[in-house]
Amino acid sequence: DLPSGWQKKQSRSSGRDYYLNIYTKESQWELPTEPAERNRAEEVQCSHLLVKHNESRRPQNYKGEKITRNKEEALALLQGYMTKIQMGKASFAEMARQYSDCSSATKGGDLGPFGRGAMQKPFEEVSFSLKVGEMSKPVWTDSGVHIILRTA
Ligand SMILES: N=C(N)NCCC[C@H](NC(=O)[C@@H]1CCC/C1=C/[C@H](COP(=O)(O)O)NC=O)C(N)=O
Repeated sequence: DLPSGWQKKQSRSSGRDYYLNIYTKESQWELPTEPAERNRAEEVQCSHLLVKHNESRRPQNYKGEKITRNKEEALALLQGYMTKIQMGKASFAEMARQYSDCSSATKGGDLGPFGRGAMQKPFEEVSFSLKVGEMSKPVWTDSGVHIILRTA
């Protein structure tokens, strides 16, 4: 069966089967394979940069400011941050500190070590599938949209 988070879909236009990851919303034609280093570790440590939107479960940031942006605007912002990090213009921690809507921003996004069951499922699944040092694609939870960096 498929690695966690992946679902088989049928293309409306061509009728061909394709695969959709319900956590990152990415889609692909080829059968998704389990990440080689699929992590069976009991605990991982991750940092994250969270951009909330007006449908977030708590639409305010840790400074108490109300979040009014919509999902589309939140994703566009997050993609901009990802690009800056990927181009080495700023570190993940600096960007999380400056832009994350989660209180972990004060710690450069660090959430500390956590095991399964601590975080919302989409966040947990992607966190446990990352290699140490790897950054995720955008991940959607009830909190908003995140990028995750596995640090241990
Ligand atoms: N164990 C640690 N370090 N803290 C407890 C985390 C509780 C956990 N939190 C989450 O799953 C969201 C998504 C991933 C990170 C996270 C952080 C949220 C995001 O902000 P919010 O939507 O809450 O306003 N802020 C704090 O909890 C949960 N089961 O709700």
